[in-house]
Amino acid sequence: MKLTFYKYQGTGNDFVMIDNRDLKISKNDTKLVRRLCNRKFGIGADGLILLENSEDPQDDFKMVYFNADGNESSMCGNGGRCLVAFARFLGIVENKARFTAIDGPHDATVKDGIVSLKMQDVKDVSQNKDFLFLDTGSPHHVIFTENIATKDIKREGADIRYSDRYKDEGTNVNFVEGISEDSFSVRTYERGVEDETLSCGTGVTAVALAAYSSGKTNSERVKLVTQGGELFVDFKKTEDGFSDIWLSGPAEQVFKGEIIC
Ligand SMILES: N[C@@H](CCC[C@H](N)C(=O)O)C(=O)O
Repeated sequence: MKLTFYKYQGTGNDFVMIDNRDLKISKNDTKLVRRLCNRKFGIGADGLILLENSEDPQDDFKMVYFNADGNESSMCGNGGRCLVAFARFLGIVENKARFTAIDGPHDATVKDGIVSLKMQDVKDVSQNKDFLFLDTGSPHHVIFTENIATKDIKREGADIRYSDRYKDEGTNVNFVEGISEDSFSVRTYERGVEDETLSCGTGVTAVALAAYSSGKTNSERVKLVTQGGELFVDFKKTEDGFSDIWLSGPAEQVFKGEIIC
């Protein structure tokens, strides 16, 4: 079978996108997803996203996300932003969208090439001596440190991801360095890619909330500088956590193709 696909990237976090409204791709085909994401034997991407019809009549579409290892995973922030750009390209939405992902419903807007995605509220931020841990749709271990430019993110990230603390479920790991009062540089090791990616949307969201929780910023708008570009996270601190969390940045179509599978 010949499969039409699109390739998108959001600050260098890259995804294969498939319009699966006709359900031609099975969610259980781990081998196929892994091959399509493989950079030598397939198209190459950090993850693959199926755009499907949603069961919820309030939605414009549904997001089904897989990591490059072929497994369906938790929420992908950059992937969600790219999917909104894809839905706009397909003519499903214009400048506003609502869709359901594995962690629930999301609103999104598009303006001047910037896709903003509303994330789920976050209640629990666990603060430990050397790190913070929180779930922004996906689990994130956040370490504020120095000299992140010279770190071996793959090795240091894998040590934490496979440590006894996270056991089989694993975690994503973010290494963060302050730039100014309201901006931070971030490098992320991603679970399911098992390597550093150029950017992680749920990761920078976690970093912004972790920075606020630990008093490293007083701003409810934080700029995050990733290896692949800049993202912004806006939020409101509430009595019991964070709400109105918006992740914003560019999301672009890179190419369209056909692959035999
Ligand atoms: N790149 C993503 C995160 C994708 C999920 C992650 N790899 C996991 O399995 O937890 C993002 O932009 O949020």
